[in-house]
Formats: sequence, C-alpha cells, structure tokens
Amino acid sequence: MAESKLLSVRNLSMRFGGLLAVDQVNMEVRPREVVSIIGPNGAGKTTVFNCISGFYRPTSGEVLFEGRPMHRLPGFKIARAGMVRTFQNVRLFKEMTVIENLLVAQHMQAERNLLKGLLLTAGYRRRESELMDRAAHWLERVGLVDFANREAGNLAYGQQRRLEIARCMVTRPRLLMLDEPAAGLNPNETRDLDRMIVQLKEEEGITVLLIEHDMSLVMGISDRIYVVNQGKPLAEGSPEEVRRNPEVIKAYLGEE
Ligand SMILES: Nc1ncnc2c1ncn2[C@@H]1O[C@H](COP(=O)(O)OP(=O)(O)OP(=O)(O)O)[C@@H](O)[C@H]1O
Repeated sequence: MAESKLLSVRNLSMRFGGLLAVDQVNMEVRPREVVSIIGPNGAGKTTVFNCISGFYRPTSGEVLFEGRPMHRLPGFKIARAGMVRTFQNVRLFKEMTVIENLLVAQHMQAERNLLKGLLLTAGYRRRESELMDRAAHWLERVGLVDFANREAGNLAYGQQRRLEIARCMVTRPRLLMLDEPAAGLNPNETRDLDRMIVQLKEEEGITVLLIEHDMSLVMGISDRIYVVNQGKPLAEGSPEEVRRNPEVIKAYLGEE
C-alpha cells in the first residue's frame, strides 16, 4: 500500500445511456488533506462521488482506498472500509431523535451479533455504552447537545447539516466526503461549517473530499482542488493555481 495515498481514483468513467457523465477522471487524496471537486452545474461532480462511495458501479476505472479496490463493492462495505459521505439533500432519519440518528448510524456500521444483543451480555452493554459516549461526544462537537431528544426533522436546516456530519463522524471514518455541505446555509452557518471542517482536519486528523459551489469556502479550506467540466478533468492544483488558471476562469469561475 502506498502510504502517501488514502484514495486513488484512476481513469474513472460513468456512462448513462448516451451520456458520458464522467470521462476518465483521475484523482489522489492524501491523508489529512482537504481536497475539493469543483465545476459548473452538471459537470459530473456528484456522479464521481456516487462512483467512489458505491452508489453507482462505474462503467470503467478504479477506486482504491488505502490501496484496496472499492469499485466493485456495495456502498455499505465501502462505508465500513472507512469512507463515508453526506448528500446534497440532507438524508437523516427525520422521525427519529438526534441521538437516535447517531446510534443507528453506528449500529448500521458495525457488524453485529444479533444473538449477543438479545442475550444482553455484559460485553453488549459495554459496547452500547461506548456507542452512547461517542454519540454524546459528537453532539457536543457539532453544538447539538441541547437538541439530543429533538426529532431530527424539526431541526433548523443548518443544524440538520451539522447532524449529518456528526452521523458520519460517529462511525470513525478516515475519509469524509461532503456533497455541497454549504448548500442552503446562511453566511453565519457557512462560517461555522468552514471552522468545523478545519477542526476535523486539525484535531481529528480526518481527510475530507468536498464538492462545493461556495467559492470562498472552497478557496479558504482546500489544500488542493480538482476542476471538472462536462465530465472531464480540466485542472488540478492549489487554490491559487486553480484561481489563476485561464481554462478554469473561462469554464467556471468566469460564469459567476
Ligand atoms: N442517474 C442518472 N441517470 C442519468 N443521468 C444522470 C444520472 N445522474 C446524473 N446524470 C447526468 O450526469 C451529468 C452529471 O450530473 P452530476 O449530478 O454528477 O453533476 P454535478 O456536477 O454534481 O452537478 P451539480 O453541481 O448541479 O450538482 C448530468 O448531465 C446529469 O443529468
């Protein structure tokens, strides 16, 4: 396994009928980086995410996580391997409470011995209390302690987005994939999100792969940026390099 790479995407392509939505995309993510994918609407960013996280099986190409092939595995196995994601439209269990969402996420992640659960052994109870401790820790980290028993669907939108990130983090991923986490947030909430992502990287050592349209967020927190346009890779580099790239300005930034 190459130590320097957490995720390698090689020649990834995804075809929907006659549409080549992703065309030979290559990408590397190293541990503790924040890497962003940007590009105009319909460029193929979410399709790349869906291929990496196992929601789609790519038409061709490879996805290696810590050197292991992921591109033929179902999503739940990829999540268990340590890559978890959020969605453009928040997907929580809206009728469950905030804390229940965090407990269920951990239950779904773990391979559980149901019989042990039914027998309520000491080991099982110890494990349950660990899950609760971790849920409480992440509620604190995302500022939702006071909302622990609130139905998730009744939270403000910004709080739901934070809960979605907590729901990923309780499963102790190594790669956190965020699909437009700032969508629908007000400027204060976006600033909080910005701070939270930086803290995740600096304090938890988490690696982040991000799709985002909010350019000030992207430019502020990314170590590197990949630009895609009409499914094809257009540019790659530091925020400064990408900002100055004439092709990028023409295809994307110039659009704004
Ligand atoms: N399941 C699907 N079936 C058919 N076409 C699809 C499917 N998913 C995406 N597409 C098409 O693939 C192309 C890329 O879409 P994708 O959602 O990946 O773009 P995006 O860069 O994430 O866009 P946005 O920034 O608007 O979210 C679009 O033309 C889209 O209509």
